[in-house]
Amino acid sequence: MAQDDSAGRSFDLPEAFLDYLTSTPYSAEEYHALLQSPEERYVRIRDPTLSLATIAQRLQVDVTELVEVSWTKRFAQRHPTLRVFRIPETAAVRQSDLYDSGDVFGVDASSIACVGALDPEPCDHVLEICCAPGTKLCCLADLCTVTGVDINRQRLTVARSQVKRCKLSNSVKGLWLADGRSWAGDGQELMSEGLTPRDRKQTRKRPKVEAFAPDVFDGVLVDAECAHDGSLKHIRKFFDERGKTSKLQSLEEHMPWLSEAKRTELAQLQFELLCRGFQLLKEGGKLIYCTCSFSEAQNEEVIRRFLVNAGAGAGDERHVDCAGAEAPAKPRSAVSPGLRPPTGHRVPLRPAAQRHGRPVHRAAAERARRRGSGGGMVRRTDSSWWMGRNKTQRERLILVGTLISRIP
Ligand SMILES: C[S@@+](CC[C@H](N)C(=O)[O-])C[C@H]1O[C@@H](n2cnc3c(N)ncnc32)[C@H](O)[C@@H]1O
Repeated sequence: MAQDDSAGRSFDLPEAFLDYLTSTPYSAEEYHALLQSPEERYVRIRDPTLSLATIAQRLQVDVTELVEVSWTKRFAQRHPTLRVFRIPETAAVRQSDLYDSGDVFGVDASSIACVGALDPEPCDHVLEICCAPGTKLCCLADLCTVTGVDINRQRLTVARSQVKRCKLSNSVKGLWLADGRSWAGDGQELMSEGLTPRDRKQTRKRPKVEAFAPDVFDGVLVDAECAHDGSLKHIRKFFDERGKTSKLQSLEEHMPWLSEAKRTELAQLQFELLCRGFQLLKEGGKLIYCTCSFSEAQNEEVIRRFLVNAGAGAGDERHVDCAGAEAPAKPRSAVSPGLRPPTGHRVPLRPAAQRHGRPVHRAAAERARRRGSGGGMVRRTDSSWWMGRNKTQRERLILVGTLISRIP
């Protein structure tokens, strides 16, 4: 089984972090217990034809040490490239030929839930905003055509390497170095950078991302920048063997969102990323918003604000008209054990002219009236999902996701 180097270790949480924790559902003791829980390692096996015995042999582990993650099986049933296994720390992933061929891919199990919930069709074109270093992008590229956007060149370069390692270049239309809050097919495109003449010839066969108006993608994944307190693996890295925060400075550097002022900025960034993602979504398309933070302010509150406000700006005809949206129903103390199926819950709409109690442009209201819908609508197929397991279980919560559909 996985080596358990976290269990029993103590973590001397710094003051700034303790203060941050007050914005999450976890007390210091509970979070500390999470950090102490056994470290887990997962891989996605992309080739569905590989047997357990072959995978075990190639990763140099005993076949009994290879455990398929039960709650991701539902996604793998529909998309066989999304099989996820828990593996022991000792597994020789990088030394394996499966790694070289791109058939094995280190993941957080919960990343699969975001992709599985988006559930693209092979003919879909999906946009991932905040796509680097490419874990979910590669999952998506196994299923459909993908375009990725990220603001960090170094991370985007890693994403490009992953795409190449997995031989997915033909499914990735572009990797754009740009600000996801305002991206419109502009910025620097990294997939076509440094191509050989032969590559370039092949690239020409792929349609370029055209300069486009909104409303182009069948699906959008907004994997927003966040405080990543849900990514325990990353947090643990900042403590030394004795659990001391000798790297306190670097923890704060690495988590610039600890202070309250920065948290407000972060929530605004997340809100804007979500709004832009929604603008780029086709009618009938699906959007997943997810983070690796436990904080409600970075999840439910961003969604709540989006549902109430997004698109209601002056002159924007693509209103999200859902003034009657319910607050996410899930109380944070009742983290769901595993994914709940979409409920098909439909957000009640108000007439466009009364939207948010503000006057709206007459022409927009008239268009909305003719469509009989109060403008563009959002159907929240599930108000707020806690993806993963409750915190007492092994595959525990890391990502929170919300599925939003744009319906005509
Ligand atoms: C949680 S990580 C994304 C992980 C990635 N989706 C994956 O599955 O590998 C968040 C990413 O957001 C990016 N980011 C932060 N601000 C951004 C912005 N304004 N526009 C686009 N990307 C941004 C960061 O560079 C970082 O790579």
